[in-house]
Amino acid sequence: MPSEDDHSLAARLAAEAGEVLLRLRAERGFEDGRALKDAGDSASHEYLMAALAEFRPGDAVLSEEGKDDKARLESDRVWIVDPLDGTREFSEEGRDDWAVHVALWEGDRLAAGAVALPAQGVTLSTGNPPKAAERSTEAIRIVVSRTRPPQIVHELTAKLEAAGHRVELVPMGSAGAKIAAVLTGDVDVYVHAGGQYEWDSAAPAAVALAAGAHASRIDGSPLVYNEEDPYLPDILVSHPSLAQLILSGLN
Ligand SMILES: Nc1ncnc2c1ncn2[C@@H]1O[C@H](COP(=O)(O)O)[C@@H](OP(=O)(O)O)[C@H]1O
Ligand SMILES: [Mg+2]
Repeated sequence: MPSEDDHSLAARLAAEAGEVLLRLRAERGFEDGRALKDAGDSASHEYLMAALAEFRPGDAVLSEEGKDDKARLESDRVWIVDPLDGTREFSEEGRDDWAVHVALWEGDRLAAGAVALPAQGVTLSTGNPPKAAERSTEAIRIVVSRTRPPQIVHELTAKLEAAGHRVELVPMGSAGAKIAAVLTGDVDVYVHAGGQYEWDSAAPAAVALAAGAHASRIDGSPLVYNEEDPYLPDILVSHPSLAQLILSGLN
């Protein structure tokens, strides 16, 4: 048995990769955004790959920044990592909506995961998931991509408003930062469609499920990872009390 369990390892590696990214931002500044993004993606990826090789040498890894080794399809334990989610926001001075994602898919389930939000000084993890926040009965706050809000959200908003609900759309970068905002109660719902990959959602979905939130595809079916094609284009994460309402609005 390894001395550090998978939950603790996920949280530690996400937080440590986050430190690498914070240092890089401080050292390089924001003048050359493209170079900062590339440096961030690769420094965090290298850090996580070395750490997983050291601490979980027998496990497979799927990383946004790595070559997709299909040997993962034969492995019972696959770490799914996004070394820098919200790369665009990472390169913009003052923004804190970017994240490091570390998840473990074991057999047929998300067994552990952590989302570090380095610029917010927070790491959420399955080892210590946040408690479901109380919801006020006011507006339904739906967090969406800053740059690619899906059309389906506008249709959902129209349906909810027609049913008498007040809806606020909150633009934010990074799937991890958006799902964290649902879990901390800053917003109520995250809906995305039209394109995403397994690494964008595995770690935040792991934490969301451990926290008792709703996390699924937008048709309500379960999120499944370690597929041959890691394209996983849509996701719904919501406060558990709103899941049925939102799913019926989406379908
Ligand atoms: N239509 C799309 N196709 C592919 N990836 C998408 C996408 N929309 C969002 N994503 C990815 O999902 C993450 C969150 O996006 P957003 O901030 O727009 O909500 C980003 O990850 P990366 O920053 O790791 O590339 C982004 O690239
Ligand atoms: Mg990403």
